[in-house]
Amino acid sequence: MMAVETDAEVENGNKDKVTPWFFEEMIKVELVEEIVFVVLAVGGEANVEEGDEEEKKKTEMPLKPKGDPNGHLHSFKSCNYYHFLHPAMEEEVIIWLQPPSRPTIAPDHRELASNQWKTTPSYHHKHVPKIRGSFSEIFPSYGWILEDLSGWTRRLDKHIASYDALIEMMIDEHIDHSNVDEKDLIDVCKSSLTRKEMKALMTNVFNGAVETSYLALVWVMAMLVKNPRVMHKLQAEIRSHSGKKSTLDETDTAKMTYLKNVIKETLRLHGPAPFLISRHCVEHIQIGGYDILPGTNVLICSREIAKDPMVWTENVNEFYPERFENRVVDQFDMTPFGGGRRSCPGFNLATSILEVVVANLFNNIDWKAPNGMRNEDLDVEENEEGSLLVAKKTPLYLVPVKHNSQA
Ligand code: HEM
Repeated sequence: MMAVETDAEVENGNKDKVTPWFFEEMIKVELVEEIVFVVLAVGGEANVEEGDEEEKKKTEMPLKPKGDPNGHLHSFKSCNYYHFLHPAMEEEVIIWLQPPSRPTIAPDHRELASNQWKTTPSYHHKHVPKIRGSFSEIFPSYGWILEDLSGWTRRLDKHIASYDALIEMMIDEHIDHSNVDEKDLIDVCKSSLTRKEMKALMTNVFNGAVETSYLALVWVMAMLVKNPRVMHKLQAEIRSHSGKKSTLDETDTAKMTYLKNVIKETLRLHGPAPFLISRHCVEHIQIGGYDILPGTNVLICSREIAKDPMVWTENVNEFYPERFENRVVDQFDMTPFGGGRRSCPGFNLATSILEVVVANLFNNIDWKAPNGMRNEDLDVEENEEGSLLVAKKTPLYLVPVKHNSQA
């Protein structure tokens, strides 16, 4: 393996030590993006062949650029990462995406992801601070012109302004909260953080918390109704612990092991974030025998890890919460909340909220599919469009029936 290069060395232009074809392409992309875009898009494979023989001997670079549609980031516009890349990942353990502004790979294997988190502490996010559109991703130097002309920047600014106004309003509402008994996150932070820091924190929490949590709840409910055996077993557990209580809290759910397994199984199959936030490689590392050079973005596919047949053995696609019984789940067996030092800080909060909400929703209510449909026929297809997060394709409509009442 080559000596490890630091990010600084690479950025300072000391590229002699690490300039196989891969890195050279990145430099070319910055200079003549449009031309290289075409070359990479139609003849990526040829670039591998044309690389410097000496450099090829030094590094193992099997990250084959693939033909359309595998790996063209500009095509993500109407398709989420997971559904776009899934077919390619069934064939390759590692795939190279092209032509983004920097080389990007997507390893899909548990071993690969865990190897990165365990052995490369300097492996971290180093992402573009400014939100960029797809044109900037493809043409880093000129993309902004197209984004301005197409109205993308104006629309983005408008959304950011209304988001900012919402957070400003929430902070303002907390200015005089001295008489409020129950303090929330803003109350707790306002004495120690500046307004700007509070806004940054709230933005982070909102971005990370809201959509992921509600998508997870929708998936749990949908999977339970579609699988009546699991739903009835769960309701039996919840009702055996609830006694006469009408509202359950964390002290009640702490004892509900099947409930915890139901939530884990839902996140394994339908974790709302099938790809983790991309990492930027700052050192030359090896993953699965492949050389990953500094400057490479790495997208880890959490969903593929959670369905790895080597780990989950048979029936990986079946909704079967019992698979978690008597099993110690290694932190890299499934990663719906990411991993390493940038994993989801809301993990504990999210799981406790899900447990309490699901326990209450299924304690007092029996849920049915609508319009006389059999529960088993409920559609649980994923939406393949639109976002990094994966929602249910169709809205979830269910009929609530009060427990013990006549349907
Ligand atoms: C079921 C609910 C949730 C799921 C599935 C989820 C999943 C994730 C994932 C996969 C990541 C990326 C981790 C990585 O790349 O290693 C992440 C990041 C993050 N999550 Fe969550 N999350 C959930 C709920 C929450 C909640 C409730 C909060 C806050 C209260 C939160 C706050 C964040 C923040 C701030 C980050 C960014 C961390 C960083 O960049 O260092 N999340 N989440």
